[in-house]
Amino acid sequence: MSAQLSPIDAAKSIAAKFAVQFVEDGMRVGLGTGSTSAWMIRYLGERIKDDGLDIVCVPSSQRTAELAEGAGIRLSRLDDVKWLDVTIDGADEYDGELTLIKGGGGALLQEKIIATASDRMIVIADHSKEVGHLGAAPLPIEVVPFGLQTTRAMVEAVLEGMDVLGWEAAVRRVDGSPFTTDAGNHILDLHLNRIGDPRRLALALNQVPGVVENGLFIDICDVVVAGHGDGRVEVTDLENGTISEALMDVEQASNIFANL
Ligand SMILES: O=C[C@H](O)[C@H](O)[C@H](O)COP(=O)(O)O
Repeated sequence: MSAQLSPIDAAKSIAAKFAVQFVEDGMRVGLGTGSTSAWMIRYLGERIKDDGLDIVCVPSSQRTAELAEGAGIRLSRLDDVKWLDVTIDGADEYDGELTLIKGGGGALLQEKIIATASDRMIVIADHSKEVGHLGAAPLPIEVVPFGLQTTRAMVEAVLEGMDVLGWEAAVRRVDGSPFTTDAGNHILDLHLNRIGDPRRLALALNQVPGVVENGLFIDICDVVVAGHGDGRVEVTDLENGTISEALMDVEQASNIFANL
């Protein structure tokens, strides 16, 4: 008997499996970070091994680089490939315009760079990440270590003038110490509850000295592949203006899980 995936993990797995079908020979591919991206990396590795798929990939984090190397994926640096055909990545939330909150895993800076330097960004997620209004999930922002608490106070002052329902900026900590990103910075998690105007907020946050980047991805994502625990995937494609549905094999995802 195969090990059972939870419905959420099955949803992530089938979204990832569906999305790797978009990757073609010769492509330069950006690899996201997080648990859904980890599935995508496994499936890309399979396509390379089984179908001889010939691609070069740019990882968005050290963690992703290690996973990709383990999956037999050829890696390069963004400055060497210069531009990417597609980036596939997860998200913490997405709305109807495919505006995203990202950075739950702390990789938002490199993720935003590679997604922006791509012809196409495809988000893979379990369907629970879809929201009417962004902001139930904390919005991460990356800040430099110098003057961390002063930057935090300046960010909270900016939040007071914004269309949000919460104003707390909390330093993300691991074992009591500030979490450090791959770029050597820290993360502030903004607890906003509801973001009325993501565009205005993103611009205002990036004006604060010490803020390197925010986790709002606006006009960057082109396609969302959302998985459901029962095997359905919903594909929202902004370029074509279409929403389509497909059925994937959840049992197969569970078998892969059992063999990990
Ligand atoms: O920094 C991390 C990323 O933005 C992730 O893509 C995001 O947090 C979603 O992660 P997961 O796929 O684990 O839900």
